[in-house]
Amino acid sequence: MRRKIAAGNWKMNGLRAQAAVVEALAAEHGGADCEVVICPPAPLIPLLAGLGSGFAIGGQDCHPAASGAHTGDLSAEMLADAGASHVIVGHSERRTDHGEDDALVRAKAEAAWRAGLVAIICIGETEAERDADRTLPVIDAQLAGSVPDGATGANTVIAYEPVWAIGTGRTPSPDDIEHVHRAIRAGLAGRFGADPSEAIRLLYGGSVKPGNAAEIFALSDVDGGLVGGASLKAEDFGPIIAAAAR
Ligand SMILES: O=C[C@H](O)COP(=O)(O)O
Repeated sequence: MRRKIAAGNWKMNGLRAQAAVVEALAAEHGGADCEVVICPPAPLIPLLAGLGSGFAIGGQDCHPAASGAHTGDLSAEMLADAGASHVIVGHSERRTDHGEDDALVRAKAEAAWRAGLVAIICIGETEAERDADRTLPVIDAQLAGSVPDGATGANTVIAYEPVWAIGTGRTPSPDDIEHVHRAIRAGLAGRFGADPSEAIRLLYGGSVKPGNAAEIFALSDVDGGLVGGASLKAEDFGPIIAAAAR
């Protein structure tokens, strides 16, 4: 039985005062029967990790190298040292804004493992790819290219985020989400074996809200969500945590 995850990706939002959201969530949902992962902007990691909320804290990106002349970048080791246990890699905003390709995402996931972090590896098709009926081939190629050999349920979470659903208020139909998640699971099983692949949690991301989280999280092969905008407010993310804990 895979434990569900409610993961919040704050993206480039939040100053120190945003810690009050985590305190409010911990007060109401601290004992929820699911994993909660909060991925704030990196400067907030030590503050949030020090709250004693019981929630895991994650970074939003890392460099493949442990250290070196890479101005502005952060290594996985630095994130771990700051108090993170997880890191998102390959988010579509990184792939688009910073030209990250599958090979780089794979190297970042390996860096996360090297530092003892869980890699939350993001994949997902664009609207044009969906319209061209290429969702599954695109997903297969991203899985093959971005997920390193050695992925296990302990070191890897896969987040399926259709690019066209991120921040738009649009989501695929439940059938479509289930269809893609089944295909991801089958792809992982083909590569890593049935039992190991069963242990890898698959999150859905893209306009998850309090009103749709329970329905989405109940779908087969959906093990929770990677939530952007709705993770910024306790009144929105609280019900999403509750949906993951059902
Ligand atoms: O990482 C989170 C996703 O990009 C989803 O963002 P969203 O919930 O604002 O659509």
